[in-house]
Amino acid sequence: MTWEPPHDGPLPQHHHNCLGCGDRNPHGHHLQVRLEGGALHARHTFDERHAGAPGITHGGAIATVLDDVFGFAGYLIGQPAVTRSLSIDYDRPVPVGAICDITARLERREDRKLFLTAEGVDASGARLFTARALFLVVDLQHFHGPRPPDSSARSSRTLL
Ligand SMILES: CCCCCCCC/C=C\CCCCCCCC(=O)SCCNC(=O)CCNC(=O)[C@H](O)C(C)(C)COP(=O)(O)OP(=O)(O)OC[C@H]1O[C@@H](n2cnc3c(N)ncnc32)[C@H](O)[C@@H]1OP(=O)(O)O
Repeated sequence: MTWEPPHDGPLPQHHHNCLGCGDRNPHGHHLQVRLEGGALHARHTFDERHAGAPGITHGGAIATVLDDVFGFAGYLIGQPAVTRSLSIDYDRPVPVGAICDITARLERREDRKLFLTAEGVDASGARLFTARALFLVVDLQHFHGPRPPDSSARSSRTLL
């Protein structure tokens, strides 16, 4: 079966409980990621739960969101891929409550290796952070490791 790259528009969440994009994770970011012209886009507003210093978004929360947006690269190639390496430059503080537009791109693929870049800007277009990631394509068996006894965290309607 050949993989048809998706058209521009919203992409499916990874799974319902995903910390980045799952719609049923009460602690999640509920990201909605779109494909636009070959790039992955997410508009996100961090809130008080994501603060580090007062009023400023925690760098770890930003890393979570970036990791998850990068994780949508799987939809570009029709194969799941996981983070091997993630590197972030934090250019400016990200205020809690401010709109943040994130764009990620698959720069190149070498066999299993996906080299990705991303940028986050504020509503005025000022750069907030940039990131690079190496994702590695895995087969579905990768996700069939040990599971908690409560399998309700898994969905019967998504890939994983
Ligand atoms: C049918 C349609 C399908 C569409 C589906 C799309 C959606 C699917 C839904 C959902 C899935 C995605 C969900 C994303 C969620 C957000 C992202 C996350 O949170 S992911 C979780 C965090 N990450 C992990 O848990 C990984 C933990 N690590 C591992 O499991 C392994 O380390 C793994 C699999 C990543 C790699 O292990 P190895 O043993 O296979 O590979 P090695 O040997 O380490 O490296 C392979 C190659 O990469 C190079 N490499 C490694 N590190 C490098 C680096 N830092 N820089 C450059 N190259 C590096 C190596 O030198 C090697 O290269 P050489 O093949 O020899 O050419």
